[in-house]
Amino acid sequence: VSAKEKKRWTLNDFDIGKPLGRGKFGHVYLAREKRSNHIVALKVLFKSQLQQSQVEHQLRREVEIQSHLRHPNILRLYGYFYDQKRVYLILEYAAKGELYKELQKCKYFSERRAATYVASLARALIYCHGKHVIHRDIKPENLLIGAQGELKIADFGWSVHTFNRRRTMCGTLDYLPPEMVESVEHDANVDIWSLGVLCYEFLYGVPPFEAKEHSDTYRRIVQVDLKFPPKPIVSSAAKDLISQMLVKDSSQRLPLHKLLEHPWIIQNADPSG
Ligand SMILES: Nc1ncnc(NCCc2cnc(NC(=O)Nc3cccc(C(F)(F)F)c3)s2)c1Br
Repeated sequence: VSAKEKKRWTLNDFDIGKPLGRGKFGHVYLAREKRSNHIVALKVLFKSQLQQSQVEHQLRREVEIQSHLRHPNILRLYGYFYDQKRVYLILEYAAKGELYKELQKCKYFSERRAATYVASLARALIYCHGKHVIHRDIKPENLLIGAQGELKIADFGWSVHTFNRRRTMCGTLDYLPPEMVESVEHDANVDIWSLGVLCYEFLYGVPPFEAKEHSDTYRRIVQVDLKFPPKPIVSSAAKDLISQMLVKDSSQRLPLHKLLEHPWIIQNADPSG
């Protein structure tokens, strides 16, 4: 569906198909736009829930930010519409589904698959940061897989245009860098930290600072209590990259363009992404 901003979409423009997934705020369905036969994903959100959680402004910001982003590793948000009780997001359909399910199934990824995903995420984040957009919520649940196996960052519900925005903590702490956990100023380097957490989880199947209690995860993050388990066996190049990203001082984290030149990425990432 071409994003003709003026076009007023309604539910009647779509044939609704199977449910694709269930998010916190609503369900996602496969759908086909009747005139073009274009396949999309339709996320249905209940206005009552959005009002209850006071996130309408975040949703508006997501739609605004996403309308300017065009990148092969960023899931398109073509537009939205609403009726009496619901808001509908018209999204690009990711044919191979949710990455977190794939990670649960495989337990952990090979170094080649992990490096290919990390490189494509780094390219997408370089693009976002170039437009002063920080995602701030990079985690497996927000990653989808396209028809050719390529990774797509989705759900910019937490992204911001400007820097140092406060945010209410919700969902898992695992991916938050120290500066966000300590709610101090933060900048685009927060996404580098989260990408480092993600790289660790791709290779070991669990995030690096996971703990039973919230308070323990909090302490492990702010102390950067980074340990590499003996199993599965992971190359020292991969550990070196992760150690350069999970650095407390955000200005000392490996810049994303340097990440793309790191030996582990050069040796393992599939150039096509
Ligand atoms: N196979 C698939 N192919 C395509 N999509 C799929 N699932 C949907 C992925 C999403 C993309 N973008 C999203 N955005 C939001 O959910 N935004 C959102 C929602 C509630 C509140 C808020 C806010 F108000 F808090 F910001 C923001 S969900 C699947 Br499964």
